[in-house]
Amino acid sequence: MQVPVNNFKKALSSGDSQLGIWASFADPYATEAIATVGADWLLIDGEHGPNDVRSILAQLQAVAPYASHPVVRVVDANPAVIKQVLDIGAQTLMVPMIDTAEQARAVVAATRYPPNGIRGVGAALGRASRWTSIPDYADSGVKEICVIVQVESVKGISNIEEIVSVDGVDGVFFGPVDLSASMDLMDQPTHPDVVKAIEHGTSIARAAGKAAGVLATDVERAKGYLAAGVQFAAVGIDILMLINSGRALLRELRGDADEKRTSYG
Ligand SMILES: O=C(O)C(=O)C[C@H](O)[C@@H](O)CO
Repeated sequence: MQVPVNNFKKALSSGDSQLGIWASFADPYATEAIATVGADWLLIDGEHGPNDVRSILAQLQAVAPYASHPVVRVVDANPAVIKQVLDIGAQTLMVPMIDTAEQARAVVAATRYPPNGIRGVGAALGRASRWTSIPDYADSGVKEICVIVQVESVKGISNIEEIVSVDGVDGVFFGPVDLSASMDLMDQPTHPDVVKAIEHGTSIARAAGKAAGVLATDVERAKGYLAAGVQFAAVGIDILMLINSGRALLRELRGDADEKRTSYG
């Protein structure tokens, strides 16, 4: 058996755009439903979604038959968590809150076996190697791993050139919600200064030959970012799509007020 080709990584390295949907329910049934929508990728959110290794595993298994590529956002850069998530067969990782090249290098090292990194060797016991059915996993499997670091602070933006030049970082994903907070613009992820910082980061990433991604749930904002060189955009969050359409329905039928709510880009 051969390691599955990481079509998301392939698309990013060939410059193709990839649209994604955020899966926040931490539930395989909901995430499988999202996988049928036709997005190029979906995000299994282990940072803000109530996920653990088992729930991430169940979602990876649920979406395996579909073309939508699962990106797993881990809770943080802890190498022990990265090891577990890789061992259950995640191929693309998104790691939040990366502010420096040193942190980015540590993330890459956690995804590589010695002597190139520090990942513990145990995939034979895991889904990653399909329990040894992929005999050369240590070599071919690692080649299919895609490392996305999240830059979402003023510090991260100021270090963007060094971060994107780290070998093994395939792409950078800008988090407008956290970045707006870091810029003292809480709840204003589409503020012009936030957009400007993300477009600046995008041009630096692309110039370094790395992919740039962003969360943009407003359609016009998403189009703006794609026109500015963003390659992979998350354009919808499942839980927000559900509650927003529920609220819109009640507004229409009952005339409920359209209250101002937190925006998520
Ligand atoms: O800062 C951001 O934007 C993100 O990282 C995405 C958020 O975490 C997402 O969960 C929406 O709030």
